[in-house]
Amino acid sequence: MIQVDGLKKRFGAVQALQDVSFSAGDGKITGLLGHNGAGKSTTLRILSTVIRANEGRALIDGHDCSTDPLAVRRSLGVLPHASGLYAHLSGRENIRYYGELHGLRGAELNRSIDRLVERLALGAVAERRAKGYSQGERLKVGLARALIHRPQTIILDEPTNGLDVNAVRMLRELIRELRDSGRCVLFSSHVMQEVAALCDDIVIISHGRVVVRGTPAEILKATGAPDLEEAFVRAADQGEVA
Ligand SMILES: Nc1ncnc2c1ncn2[C@@H]1O[C@H](COP(=O)(O)OP(=O)(O)OP(=O)(O)O)[C@@H](O)[C@H]1O
Repeated sequence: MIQVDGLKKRFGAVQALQDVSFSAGDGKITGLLGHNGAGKSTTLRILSTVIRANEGRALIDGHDCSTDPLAVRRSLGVLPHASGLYAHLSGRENIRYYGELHGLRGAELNRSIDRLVERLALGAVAERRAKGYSQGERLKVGLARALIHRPQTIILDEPTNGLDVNAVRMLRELIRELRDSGRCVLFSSHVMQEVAALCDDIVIISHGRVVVRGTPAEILKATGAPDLEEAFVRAADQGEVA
């Protein structure tokens, strides 16, 4: 579970987050939606303990991102914006390295790697160096790496960017599987259709503020829009006015 309350973040002259509050529950897929520059990646980087907020509080499964980052990292699997794979290591070695960082060893680690290589249909790709991977291959190995320690909460930063339709389908299936096993999944996107196709809850962020949040039905009601795309446009405009 993710609980975010009053996050503010400034980079020099840029106030990237002005006021971000929302929660994302277990057994749910939550979409963080916003235009380019709205503050999605900044929010996810604070949750991933890569950067610290100037104000406000973020909790992952009850652990505070700023005071207890190690506990947060144990609970959390992250697929960052750029895959961050080590180019000179094979897919399997990349996954193994992260498993070891999480304290997995021996037969348990080997079983976990085999399970993910099979689930993600990585096949021979797992044995190749990451250098030269296609977008889809990078995504799969990145996902395996994020899931190696069976995290309760999973964060994906714009995971479908640049993927073909088969890779998007595979990703959606996996995200639903994670939700159905009781995990909390938060993913960001700037495409409303994508969020609408998958999410139980939606948080719309504009100019560093949460402008609307709720189920798709609640968002339609709150914005008075006929469909979710129009709801997104209206909500984002509202943020611009604010
Ligand atoms: N390290 C940084 N230094 C300066 N400004 C930054 C930094 N990181 C983010 N920003 C600024 O903060 C604002 C929010 O950026 P952020 O990357 O969170 O947006 P986003 O919603 O993820 O956008 P996109 O969809 O384009 O990835 C932008 O104006 C961005 O230029």
